[in-house]
Amino acid sequence: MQAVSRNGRILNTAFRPARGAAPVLVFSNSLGTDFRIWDDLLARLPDDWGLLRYDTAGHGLSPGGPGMSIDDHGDDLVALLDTYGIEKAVIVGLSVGGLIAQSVAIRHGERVAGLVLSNTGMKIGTPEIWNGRAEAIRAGGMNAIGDATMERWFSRAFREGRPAELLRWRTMLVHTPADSYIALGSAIRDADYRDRAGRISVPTLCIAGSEDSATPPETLRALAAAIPGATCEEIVGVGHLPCIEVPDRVADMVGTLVERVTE
Ligand SMILES: O=C(O)CC1=CCC(=O)O1
Repeated sequence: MQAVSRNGRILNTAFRPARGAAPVLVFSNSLGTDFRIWDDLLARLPDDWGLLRYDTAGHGLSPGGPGMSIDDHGDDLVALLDTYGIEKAVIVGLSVGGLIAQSVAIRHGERVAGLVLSNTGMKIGTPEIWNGRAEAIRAGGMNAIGDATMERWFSRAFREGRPAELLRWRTMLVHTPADSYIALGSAIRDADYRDRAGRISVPTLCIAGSEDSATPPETLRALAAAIPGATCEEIVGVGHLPCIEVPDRVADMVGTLVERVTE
C-alpha cells in the first residue's frame, strides 16, 4: 500500500501488525532494490511478529529521493513508525539500509529495540567509487552498471547456478530511475558514522558475506567492534545480498538477535 508518512512523504509499504507482545521488525533496503528482496526471508519468520517493509524514497514504488541525506531517509523510517503506531522496532538494515538504521539508532535510540546490520558499514565506498558510478550511469544509463552490480550482489555460485533469479534481480536494478540511484549513491558517499557508531546502545548483530566486495567482511567486523556489545557473523560463500542467497541462514540470525532483545 502507499502510506503517507507523518512527515508528508509518500512511501510504498507492506505492513503486518504484531500479535500480542511479539516484536515488530522494520526492513530497510539496499541501493537499487525494492522491498521484494525480503520476500524469502519474511516467509521464514514467525507468524506473530510484526513486519514492516517499505521502498526507500526513489526506489520501487516510492517517489522522491533527490537531495536527501541518509539522515533524511532515517527520518522517513521514523515517520513510518509513527504512521503505523510502532513505538519501538528491531531494524534490519541492508547496505545503505544499514546506514539508515545507524542514523535512526544514533538520533532516535528510544525507537530502536535492536539492530541487524547486514552487509553495510560505518562508511561505504569512496567518493571516487560513487562519483565514477554516477558518471557511468549518466553516460550509459542503468544498464551500464548492470553486470558489475550483479558481481557485487551475488556469489559466483549464485550467478552461475540460478540464472533466472539473476535476471529478475538485474531487471529490478536497471528499472531503478537513474536520478534516484545517483541521489542515493550521493547520500551514501556523504555518510560517515565512524565517529558516532559508538553511541549505539541496543543489541546489534552484524552480518557479512565472504564474497561481498561492496562491504567486505572486514568492514562488518570494524562496525561490530565500534558498537558496544555488537557481534559479527560471516556467511561463507555469499555476496552482498544474503537475504536473497541464503534466507534460511539470515532468518536464524535474525531470530538469535530477537531472542537477545526479548530475553
Ligand atoms: O555497490 C552496490 O551495488 C552495493 C551497495 C552499496 C550500497 C548499497 O546499498 O548497495
